Amino acid sequence: MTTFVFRWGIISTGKIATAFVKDLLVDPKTRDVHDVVHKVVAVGSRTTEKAQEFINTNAGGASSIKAYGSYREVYADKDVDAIYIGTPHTCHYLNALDAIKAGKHVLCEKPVTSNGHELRALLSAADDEGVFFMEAVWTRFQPLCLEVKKLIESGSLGPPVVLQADLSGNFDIQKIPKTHRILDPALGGGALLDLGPYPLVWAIMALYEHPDNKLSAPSVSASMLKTPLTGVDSNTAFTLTFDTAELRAQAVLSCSINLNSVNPGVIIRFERGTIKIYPPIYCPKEYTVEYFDDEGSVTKAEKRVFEYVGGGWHFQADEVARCVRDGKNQSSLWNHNKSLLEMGIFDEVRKQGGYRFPLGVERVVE
Ligand SMILES: NC(=O)C1=CN([C@@H]2O[C@H](COP(=O)(O)OP(=O)(O)OC[C@H]3O[C@@H](n4cnc5c(N)ncnc54)[C@H](OP(=O)(O)O)[C@@H]3O)[C@@H](O)[C@H]2O)C=CC1
Ligand SMILES: O=C1OC[C@@H](O)[C@H](O)[C@H]1O
Repeated sequence: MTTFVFRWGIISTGKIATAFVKDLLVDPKTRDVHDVVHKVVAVGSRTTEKAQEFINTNAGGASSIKAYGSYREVYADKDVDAIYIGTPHTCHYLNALDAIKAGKHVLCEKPVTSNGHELRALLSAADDEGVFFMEAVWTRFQPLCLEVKKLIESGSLGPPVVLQADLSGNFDIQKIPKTHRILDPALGGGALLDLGPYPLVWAIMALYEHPDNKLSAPSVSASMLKTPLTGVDSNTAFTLTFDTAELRAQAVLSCSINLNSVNPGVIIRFERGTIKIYPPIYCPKEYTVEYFDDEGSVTKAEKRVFEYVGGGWHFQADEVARCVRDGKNQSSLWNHNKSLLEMGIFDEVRKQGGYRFPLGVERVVE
């Protein structure tokens, strides 16, 4: 088998860029992946020193990786195939646009943009340039998620009725600076944009993608509780109602930045059983499934545990490489329409919750 060598340029040097690069540098053969191999060839930061420090810390100072003191130099590097963007949410649009205009394929962290208008503009630019573009919804590519999807669609549990999912994280908001990305409205702070993608990805996988739903968009009902510290949402609850001829189901979703995660983090209730997924719901390793008899009593229960090499970000990286190798402009697992659905839902939740970003933060507004 020929191995496809895929060359990444990394934008930013924060927490998630570190985790992603660590996964890229794990030899794919140790994960039993033989068709693609990842190379990090450039790192861009707002200072060259930080870029070099990142390479020293995470890649043993490899001289094969160029350290740039700007993002633009990475976009311009002819040795780079794809750009990984790990900047705060509200930077994604401009970073991705610059990368796309330089003719690079893009994997951009979640949430892909600040709003749906920005995303539509990016997708149109990606289309014009003929490049691959994907939001880094890494959960959707993980083995547990793939197996749960098959289980749901096997029909053995009957139709889904209610999905409950929460992702919370205690960011110690009374103590961190108000300029921290989780608190700063100029960086898209708050629970919804940072944590909301995860409860939502489970709802999209289990309900939106359910064959009976025929890809119909749900209606949205939402409420936000904002912290007086900076006005961003500390707690958000949103319900999605799927009401079609063949699928009638609800997703009850929530996220908080001032609590630890609830356990189980995702519960999917069907007419004839229940699936429970245990935290962390962004890279879960364990789920249980219970099957009911006609009276609703549990007749069979199974626990499934997953193990893999690496942190779990490599699954999406492999997908990007394979899609580009195969000449695709998007992944079928997390395609452009699912990101559009996500951003449409988030826009609606913010509208109902009264959360407006400061003027100028959203780069495209209509
Ligand atoms: N998939 C996942 O598991 C996770 C995804 N994320 C997503 O990744 C993004 C970044 O999160 P995280 O890594 O935690 O954030 P960090 O604050 O740790 O890092 C963000 C990096 O972005 C760069 N940057 C560019 N402009 C700014 C700015 N105005 N303010 C601050 N930093 C800036 C900086 O790198 P430099 O100085 O080198 O340019 C900085 O180190 C978010 O969109 C978040 O939603 C976050 C955590 C986990
Ligand atoms: O994507 C994420 O997953 C883990 C969280 O801790 C982090 O804040 C978020 O950005």
